[in-house]
Amino acid sequence: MFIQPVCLAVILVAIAALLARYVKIKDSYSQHKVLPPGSLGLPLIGETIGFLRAHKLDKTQEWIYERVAKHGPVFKTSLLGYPTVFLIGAAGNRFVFHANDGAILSNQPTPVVSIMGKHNTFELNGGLHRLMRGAMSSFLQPETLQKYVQSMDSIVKQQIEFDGKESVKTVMLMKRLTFKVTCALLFAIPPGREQDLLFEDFTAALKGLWSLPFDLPKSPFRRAIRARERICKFFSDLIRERKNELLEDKGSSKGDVVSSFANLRDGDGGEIEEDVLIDNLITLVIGSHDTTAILLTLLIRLIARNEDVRNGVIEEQLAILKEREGGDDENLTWNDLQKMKYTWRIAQELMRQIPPVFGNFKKVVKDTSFGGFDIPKGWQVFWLASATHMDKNIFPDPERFDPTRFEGSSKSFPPFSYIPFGGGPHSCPGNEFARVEVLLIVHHLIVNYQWSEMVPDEPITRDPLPYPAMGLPIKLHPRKLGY
Ligand code: HEM
Repeated sequence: MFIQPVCLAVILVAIAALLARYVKIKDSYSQHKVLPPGSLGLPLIGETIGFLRAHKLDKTQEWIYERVAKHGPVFKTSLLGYPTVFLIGAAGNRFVFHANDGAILSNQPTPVVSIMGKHNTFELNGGLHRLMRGAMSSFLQPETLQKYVQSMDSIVKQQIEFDGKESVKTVMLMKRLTFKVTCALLFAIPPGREQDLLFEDFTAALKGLWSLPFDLPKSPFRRAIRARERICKFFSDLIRERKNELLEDKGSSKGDVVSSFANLRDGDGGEIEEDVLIDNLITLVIGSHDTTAILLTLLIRLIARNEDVRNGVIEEQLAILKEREGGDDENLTWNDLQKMKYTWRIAQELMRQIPPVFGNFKKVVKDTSFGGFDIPKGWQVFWLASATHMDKNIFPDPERFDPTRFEGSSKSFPPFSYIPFGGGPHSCPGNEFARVEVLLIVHHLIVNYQWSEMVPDEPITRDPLPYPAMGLPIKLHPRKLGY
């Protein structure tokens, strides 16, 4: 098959641009005295292929520790076209999250920026970041969440009825469920065809986030870009609708995130550009549903596999059912959730061993240094959750699954050593939302079903998030715990 001339031209232009950048970055090395040890690998490609292959096979930890053994905890490599420094350990995490002189900023790979938009929350800094994050956070903090619990509970109950199905694919189920919760609670988008189409578009967009950024026919990247176009149109219409409602003063509109964004003003009282609003709505959808769906999937796998965990969760949820007996509340309450301490400790220990977000790139925008090594402007740094999560000096016997580690507060660990929700100004604002959602879903699942894995020893693949490779099909056996 011949490559079409247009495609060839696109590839050649992309290679030329990468080469020019490589030469520029390479030139900058000579001005720096003490670069971190390590190999930059092949020109342009660096060590990208080996790193991505290891990631897909869930062997990134091994890939990294091979280099730590050779070079020490601060080493250089080259990934996705940029020299990249790995900083292993709590001090490295702190440095990346809190570079006080503004030397390190967020840096999403090209396809992520193309699909989530250049104003997505991760890419924003300073005043605009504070403004958009503040608007989101007001919906995600415990005071607000307490008001959501009952409606979130109703959505979850409806969604896990499964229409008599004997088996389900957990990954898809959890993605749909968390998407529906986000749509209903944060965006006031009711269930129906519009929500289903939006889910399909977000699924296509997510597939493109870590694809090669070549806009070629039928490529995941092109599909994702087309999906983004439809999502943008959808949100643009929704913002206009909410603005009109606000103008007509229809009871302060829906009181959802979109209305709040539509009403947002900058320091001078000016409206925020629509592009900025849309990119941040997209970040909120992607940030809220995929990560939580992974945590839920892995919890369901763990409960199926580990009898002690299963019994512990059942015991706790039974006790809650008993206490609720004869009460007036049809739905679970904020108070009930505070009693699910064991169930949340299981989730915390799971995120220690398999953090849904493994780590992330950040860009170096000013020459800086760490641990005696220079890190030049134009390079990337990578923060890594698992390096401290699996450090035996912080978590003794790290391979052992032991939820009692979280019996105190997770604040009892050294700062920046337990970081499933990141750290610093871009840390996750949705951690409490995730906790509430996870506890409600686990409660209703375990009260209404027993389940077992259909594929024994199904491996984890990272794409880049860690999912069971075949979507975790499970057999469902209905029951009514405690009734
Ligand atoms: C188990 C579930 C979740 C995990 C493990 C998780 C993890 C993370 C991590 C590690 C970051 C920081 C990324 C970085 O610095 O590169 C982050 C950021 C973010 N998360 Fe979450 N998240 C979860 C759930 C949620 C939920 C439920 C929401 C919203 C309802 C949410 C919204 C966001 C947003 C908007 C950001 C960007 C914050 C910023 O740039 O200021 N996340 N999340």
